[in-house]
Amino acid sequence: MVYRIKEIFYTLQGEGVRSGRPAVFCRFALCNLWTGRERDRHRAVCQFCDTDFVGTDGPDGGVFDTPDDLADAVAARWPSDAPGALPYVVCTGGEPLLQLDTPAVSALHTRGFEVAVETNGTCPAPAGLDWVCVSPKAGAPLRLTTGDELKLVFPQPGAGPELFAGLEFGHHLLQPMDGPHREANTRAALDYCLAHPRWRLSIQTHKILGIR
Ligand SMILES: C[S@@+](CC[C@H](N)C(=O)[O-])C[C@H]1O[C@@H](n2cnc3c(N)ncnc32)[C@H](O)[C@@H]1O
Ligand SMILES: Nc1nc2[nH]cc(C(=O)O)c2c(=O)[nH]1
Ligand code: SF4
Ligand SMILES: [Mg+2]
Repeated sequence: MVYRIKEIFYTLQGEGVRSGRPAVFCRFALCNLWTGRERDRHRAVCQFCDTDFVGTDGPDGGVFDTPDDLADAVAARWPSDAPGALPYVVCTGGEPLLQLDTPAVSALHTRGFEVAVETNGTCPAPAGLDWVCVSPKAGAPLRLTTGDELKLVFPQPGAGPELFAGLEFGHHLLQPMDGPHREANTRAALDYCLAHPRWRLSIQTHKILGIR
């Protein structure tokens, strides 16, 4: 398996219940719900994506020929002198589960990493993941119906929270849809959480902080 990676960078997890935790982000190129090209956005299954995942030209991106090559590139971004910290990698994209396989997860584990994924939930997950965040998309089949957190972008016509409230996840979160209506979406999401307290709010804190 060859791994096509847009970029690898070290930052704080900005979203979800692990928000604030230092992590290496490994952004996989390619998604099954959008080509990533602006001219295709209007006919994509997922039309609100806030991310450039096209190509392998970002910082520390590239085509990695083996699981060890990929894991070495991730490990190189973790601070070298970090006593007491468990190395943490968040595999995102694009859709990471199009490419992330058991050998890659094992190679990351061998280097001491706890391995998280951010996924749209349409693909099966390799064994051994330590944290699975599923973010369902309207119009896309949901195959991962359990996990650590379900982080629903809100609002999405055809993918209301009531469809997912009963699924077995450790946490249920609403994340306001960024874009031209971010403020109204944030108000609507927080009102929904107040009225339905099994949901909590996930704010994209990295955008407020001005970090990646
Ligand atoms: C860019 S996606 C990559 C991972 C995977 N393809 C997915 O959709 O979960 C990372 C996270 O950003 C969220 N996201 C994407 N566009 C967003 C937007 N406009 N507003 C809020 N969250 C967004 C996704 O739902 C997902 O939780
Ligand atoms: N800081 C930071 N946190 C994030 N959490 C999920 C992200 C993603 O794009 O998957 C993301 C991201 O791109 N940056
Ligand atoms: S599924 Fe994820 S990566 Fe793909 S277009 Fe939607 S938000 Fe972006
Ligand atoms: Mg992002």
